[in-house]
Amino acid sequence: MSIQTGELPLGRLTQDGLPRTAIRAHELRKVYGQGDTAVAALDGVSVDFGVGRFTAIMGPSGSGKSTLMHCLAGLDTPTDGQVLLGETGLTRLPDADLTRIRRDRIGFVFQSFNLLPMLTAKDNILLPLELGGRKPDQQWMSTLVDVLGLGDRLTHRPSELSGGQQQRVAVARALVGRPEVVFADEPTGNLDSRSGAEVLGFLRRSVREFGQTVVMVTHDPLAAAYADRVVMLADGKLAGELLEPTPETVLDALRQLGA
Ligand SMILES: Nc1ncnc2c1ncn2[C@@H]1O[C@H](COP(=O)(O)OP(=O)(O)OP(=O)(O)O)[C@@H](O)[C@H]1O
Repeated sequence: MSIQTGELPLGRLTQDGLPRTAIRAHELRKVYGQGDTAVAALDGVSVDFGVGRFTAIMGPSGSGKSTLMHCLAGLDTPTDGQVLLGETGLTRLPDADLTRIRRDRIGFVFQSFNLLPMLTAKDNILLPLELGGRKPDQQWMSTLVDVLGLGDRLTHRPSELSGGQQQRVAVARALVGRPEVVFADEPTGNLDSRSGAEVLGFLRRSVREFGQTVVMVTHDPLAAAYADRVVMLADGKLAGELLEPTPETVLDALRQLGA
């Protein structure tokens, strides 16, 4: 069954029929430390993430996945290079502007849910909009609540919800403002396989049916196989990509990188 949501937030193609880019990294470098102890966590990474696409970032431990995601999301500042969110360059913006962009134009789903314990599920979902002084689109909110099966949980606090339910609240919070990009950082890392599959299935559905752009960091080939594309990192550099990945092709690619 497909859900009627009106217009997609952004078309996938430009007027010229080219794929649109939601967010782009250009020659990103991030060096931690100095002198002999300096580590290049990112060593010249250029990569585009298309509008309405679900991309997974994978690679061996220490390959730079979290650093790349943090730089893309304006949570960390690269040493060199640029990040463009739509037309907006993030790398030289003052902190206050970055905070606003993270709140209004980016959604986040974290491994540890990051819900506020004193707020109900509903208030957690609406918090980013409230902080930004924006009114929720009631129809979109009820679609999300329906699809995520949260209808009878909205008045509960996080401590009264299972891990899977908490993560579904976090997904609703990330999507309710129709952000340009949702970043998911190991979103199934704290979930059992059934709840994890539900969350991944919903992220994929948000891309296919609602035109959402999702970028997810994961270690799990099963999780990565929900994406349209897998971008591989090794030693802070791009090390290839897979389109229409399956758990087997992802596992093979990781083995070739020595993960
Ligand atoms: N704050 C920091 N200070 C110093 N070095 C850091 C810091 N953060 C990351 N690094 C180093 O940068 C490199 C990339 O780290 P990053 O966390 O981005 O990798 P990752 O692929 O996400 O790893 P994992 O899969 O283990 O989470 C590693 O060598 C790491 O030790």
